[in-house]
Amino acid sequence: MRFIGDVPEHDLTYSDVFLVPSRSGVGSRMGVDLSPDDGTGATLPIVAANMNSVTGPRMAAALARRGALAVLTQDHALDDTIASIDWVKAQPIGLASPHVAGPDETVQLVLERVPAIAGHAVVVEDADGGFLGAIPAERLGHALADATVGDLLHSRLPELAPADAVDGRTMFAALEREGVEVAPVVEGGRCVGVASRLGALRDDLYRPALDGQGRLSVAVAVGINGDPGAKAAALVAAGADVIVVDTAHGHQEGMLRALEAVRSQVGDAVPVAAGNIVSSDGARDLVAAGASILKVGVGPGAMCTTRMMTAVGRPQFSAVMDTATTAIELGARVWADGGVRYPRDVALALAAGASSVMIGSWFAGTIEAPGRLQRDGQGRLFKESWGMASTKAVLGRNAGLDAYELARKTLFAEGISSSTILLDPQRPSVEDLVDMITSGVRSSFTYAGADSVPAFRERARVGVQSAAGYEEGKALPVSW
Ligand SMILES: NC(=O)C1=CN([C@@H]2O[C@H](COP(=O)(O)OP(=O)(O)OC[C@H]3O[C@@H](n4cnc5c(N)ncnc54)[C@H](OP(=O)(O)O)[C@@H]3O)[C@@H](O)[C@H]2O)C=CC1
Ligand SMILES: Nc1nc2c(ncn2[C@@H]2O[C@H](COP(=O)(O)O)[C@@H](O)[C@H]2O)c(=O)[nH]1
Ligand SMILES: [K+]
Repeated sequence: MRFIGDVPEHDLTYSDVFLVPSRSGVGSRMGVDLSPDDGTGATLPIVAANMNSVTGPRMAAALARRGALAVLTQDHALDDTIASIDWVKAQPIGLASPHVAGPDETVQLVLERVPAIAGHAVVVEDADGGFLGAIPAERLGHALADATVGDLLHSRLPELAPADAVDGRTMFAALEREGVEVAPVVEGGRCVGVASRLGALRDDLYRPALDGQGRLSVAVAVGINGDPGAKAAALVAAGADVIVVDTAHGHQEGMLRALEAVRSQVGDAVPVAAGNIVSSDGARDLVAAGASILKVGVGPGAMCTTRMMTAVGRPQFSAVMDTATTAIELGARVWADGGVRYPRDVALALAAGASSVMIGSWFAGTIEAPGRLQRDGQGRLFKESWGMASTKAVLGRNAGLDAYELARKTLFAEGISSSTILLDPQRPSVEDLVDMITSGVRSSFTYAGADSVPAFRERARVGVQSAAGYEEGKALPVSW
């Protein structure tokens, strides 16, 4: 990456900068390979953040199916996290994970998980996992709230066989033949996944992130306290594909000790990410202690109050640029963590040198995020989000402490405890957001004449703009 003018003397964030097109030999946006060069095996440069409101097993499976990663949080008990890894590893690759409901569940309850939007389905199973039928999600929108989903099975979706879903084109043709957008795939009396027309197109467009056994990949976070080495070893044994050692102040000696412990336990079996840091000194120390990926960003996160509470942090574009330069010299890579609100921010993070970009709050408002779907005063669907250093998260994480210690911990909260993230009715699924992000970023690459993440990092030309320049780039929803 280079600046088109003088290198600015002050630090910059995403809205301060823009990309200038340059001569390109990349003739099609489909000729771009978005795989990050971070050793994770992902094929998209997107990682869902280890936040309780963002990543659970369903988010992890949905993203890995398209080639991105998600990081399960450090806040759950080891057994629960291992159960989540097992769930991800058992999920289908070319089909969506079913939204399962019991026949006696009410429509109202199911609507907390699945919105009444076309392109999705509810699969009804008995207590033993036997398939009873499936209904299109939009059917929930005109059923009584206290009706049971079992009652709705009289107008059920047709079923497909595994042979109908061997590849995207076959699946699309089968759905067209049946005249539906979405259908369950059933084998031996059990639903093995859900086929959809959009899913069929995506199966041909994306390459899944898979482990050595051909199962979906998943990353898992550990904190720096307790016994992070033993925890990481147990998680890797359970199938975790990347370990993320995560704490607010990543450039502290507790982190260096934790990283050394993790590396001594897991060896080179998996990439180890660590953070958060924002300086090249931090990058050097964490790589020396065993990190192969650095998680970069202090304060840009949407749920984060660190900058206002402490003045600590650094504008994110410069933080990524500085740490990535050092990391790459040392053979490590950077994930740009936080502050991403538009596809342009992902492109700019990659231009600054990141291999992948971590997204939290934006993904909290999707079907796959763990929270309950709720409606606000205007009837809009939303999910709740909160910061991992908020009072809410601190209380949850430290529930075992005595009341005095707990009260003391909450004095140091550095995050928002409750925020509402709207579900975009046009893009309710994280896969819809991935489509939007990757189409923007593929286009950024061709404007720069780059067909890969390393080539884009090399070729990107960046200018600095005023607030008016940034404003000019926005679309106008109404006339002036
Ligand atoms: N990217 C960002 O800007 C930030 C992210 N977060 C996220 O919040 C989650 C919780 O992280 P964290 O609060 O580190 O919790 P952890 O449970 O990981 O504990 C952090 C440890 O570091 C010690 N510590 C020393 N200085 C600090 C400091 N300035 N801030 C926080 N801890 C410090 C704490 O001790 P003691 O409590 O006694 O001080 C504690 O032992 C993580 O997911 C983290 O990524 C949080 C803040 C900023
Ligand atoms: N200072 C805090 N930072 C937080 C908190 N919770 C999460 N985070 C960080 O934000 C990113 C995600 O950023 P987003 O803009 O995409 O939402 C996450 O990975 C953490 O690094 C918090 O409570 N305080
Ligand atoms: K912020």
